[in-house]
Amino acid sequence: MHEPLLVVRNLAVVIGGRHILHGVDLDVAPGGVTALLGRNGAGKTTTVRAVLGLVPRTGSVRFAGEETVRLATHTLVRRGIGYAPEDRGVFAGLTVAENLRLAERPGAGGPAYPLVHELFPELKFRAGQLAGTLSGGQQQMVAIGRTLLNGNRLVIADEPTKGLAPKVVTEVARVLERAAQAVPVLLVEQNLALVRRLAGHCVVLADGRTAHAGPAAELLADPEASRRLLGVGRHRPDSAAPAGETAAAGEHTSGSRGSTVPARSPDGPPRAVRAAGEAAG
Ligand SMILES: Nc1ncnc2c1ncn2[C@@H]1O[C@H](COP(=O)(O)OP(=O)(O)OP(=O)(O)O)[C@@H](O)[C@H]1O
Repeated sequence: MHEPLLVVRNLAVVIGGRHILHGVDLDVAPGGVTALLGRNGAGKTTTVRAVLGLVPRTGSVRFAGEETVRLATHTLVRRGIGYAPEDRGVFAGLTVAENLRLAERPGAGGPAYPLVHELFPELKFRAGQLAGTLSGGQQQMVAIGRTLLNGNRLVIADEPTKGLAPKVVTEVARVLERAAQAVPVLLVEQNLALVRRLAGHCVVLADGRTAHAGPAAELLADPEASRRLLGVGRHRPDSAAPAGETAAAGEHTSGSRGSTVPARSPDGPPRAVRAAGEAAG
């Protein structure tokens, strides 16, 4: 791999006295898709939120050669990181066009609407539609489209296919594939068929630590390692199958195997901070 775009070392997060991350190391390649994998509760979303400064963190986060671990989220975002959060962070009461307009940042050479509309023609047709009336896949397009508006140098997408029907997963996969040709993507994903199709490298977390890093194809071709690290019961080497088809067969990372990390507190903050989703667009 060339010099990584994002280099995370010994990232630790403590929330309410609970150690959520204990030392995550993560390199994001300067091109294509890097996948962040792990069972439920392994710490993937917390890692992404820590990189973005949305939770208190220690360690080192170097982005494009600059140490950013002490930077506020808005400053970091202006350095060129787009974020599509797990809950999509779309404003239901605003139109598609208004959602996109909110994400515009001045001084980035103007918003890249031609790119966004080329990748997602539907967002152009549906410009006047309230985002709350869009399907899950269409809302995901708004979330990803927003990250591509401002010439960002890195896009972080947190489980963009979660809860989507297999056909829509295939659509989102195509979109991510094309987006990754324009900008490097850090993809949090449990759909391993999608990972096999899109990702060059992967990093696997377990219990708040990095458990593995290397070429995604290598890990997914190793049934024993896939089972141990991802809890995949069986391995289907049908890499040529469209992501949606294999996704329909249920090739997903399994749940946690009794993590020592305590469960999220019911009164904890919401997973995605809406304002940050907006700011990070
Ligand atoms: N604000 C919080 N307060 C307390 N515990 C939290 C908080 N956020 C996350 N956790 C806990 O930290 C652990 C890691 O959560 P995280 O959401 O990062 O995992 P994940 O790998 O993204 O999981 P999933 O795949 O299920 O989305 C979990 O045990 C979770 O309950």
